[in-house]
Amino acid sequence: MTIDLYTLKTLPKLPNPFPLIKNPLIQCLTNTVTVESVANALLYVGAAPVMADQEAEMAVFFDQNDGALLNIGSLSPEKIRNILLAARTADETKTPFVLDLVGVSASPMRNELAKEISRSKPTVIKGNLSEMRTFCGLGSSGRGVDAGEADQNETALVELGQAMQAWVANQQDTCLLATGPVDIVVDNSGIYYLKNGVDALGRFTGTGDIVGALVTAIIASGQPVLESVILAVSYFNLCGEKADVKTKGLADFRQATLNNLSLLLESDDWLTAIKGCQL
Ligand SMILES: Nc1ncnc2c1ncn2[C@@H]1O[C@H](COP(=O)(O)OP(=O)(O)OP(=O)(O)O)[C@@H](O)[C@H]1O
Ligand SMILES: Cc1ncsc1CCO
Ligand SMILES: [Mg+2]
Repeated sequence: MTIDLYTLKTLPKLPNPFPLIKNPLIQCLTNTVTVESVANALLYVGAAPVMADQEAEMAVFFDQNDGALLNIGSLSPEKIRNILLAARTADETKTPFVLDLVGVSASPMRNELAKEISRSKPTVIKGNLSEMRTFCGLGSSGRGVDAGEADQNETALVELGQAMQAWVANQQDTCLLATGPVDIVVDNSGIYYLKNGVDALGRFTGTGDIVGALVTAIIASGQPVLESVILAVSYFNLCGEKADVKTKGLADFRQATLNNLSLLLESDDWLTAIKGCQL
C-alpha cells in the first residue's frame, strides 16, 4: 500500500479553530530546554500558558486550567512524581491532557513512565515517529530525542499506522499522533496521514514540544480531539512552510516560523493548504 494523497480518501472539511474560544489556560509540566518557546507559542495563538508543576500547587492549578501538557523531556525524581500526580489529577477532574513521549526511544525508563502515565487516559499521546514506534512496541532507530531515518520510509510509516491502530483498539478514548516528514494521527475512527511542513522543522529544537502545546490549546478551547490534532500539526507546519520561502539560516527560519504562529491565523486561507489523507 502506498500513502498517496490522490488515491486515498481526502480529509474531512475542517473548521478554523482560531481565534481560540475563551483564551484557554494551559498548565504545562514541560522540559527545561524549550519551556520559553512553548510558553510563547501558546501566547502567539491566543492561549494562556502557566508553567506550574509543584505537588503543593497541583490542585489549585487544575481548578483553573482548561487543559494540561505533560512533556517528559527533562526529568528528576521529583518531576516524575509531579508528572504522575498531574496525570492522575487530570483523569480525576476530567481535564483534557496531552502526553509528549520525549526520549522514550533512548531510555527504557522514560518508556515505562509513559506507559504508567497512559493509564490515566491521556486525551492525546504524541511523539516523533521513532518515539511512537517504541511506545507501540516496534523497533526504533531513534537517538536521543531525535527520530531515526529508518523509521521514516513508507513501509515503516504503514507499519507504524497499523501498530498505532492496534494500540488505540485497547484504549479507545486516546488519540495518537506521530510526527515527522509525514505525520500519522490515529483514533478510533481511523488512520490519517498529514503531509505539510518542511525539512528545516526537524532542525531546530522544540518543534515537537510546540506541536504538543498547540494540540492541547485547541482541544482546551473546546474543539473535538481528532480535529484539534490535525489542525494543530497542519497549522504549525504551514507556519514553517511560509517561513521557509523567505529565510536561509536556521535561527532566522525558527524566528519566522514562530512569528507566523500569530500571523497565519488572521485569515482562513491556511485551511485550504492542509495536505493529508485518510485510510
Ligand atoms: N522533514 C520534515 N518535513 C516536514 N515536516 C516536518 C519534518 N520534520 C519535522 N516536521 C514537522 O515538525 C514538527 C515537529 O516534528 P518532529 O517529529 O521533528 O518533532 P520532535 O522530534 O518531537 O521535535 P523536538 O524534539 O525538537 O521537539 C511536526 O509538526 C512535523 O510534522
Ligand atoms: C533537546 C532536548 N533534550 C531533552 S528535551 C529536549 C527538547 C526537545 O524535546
Ligand atoms: Mg519531541
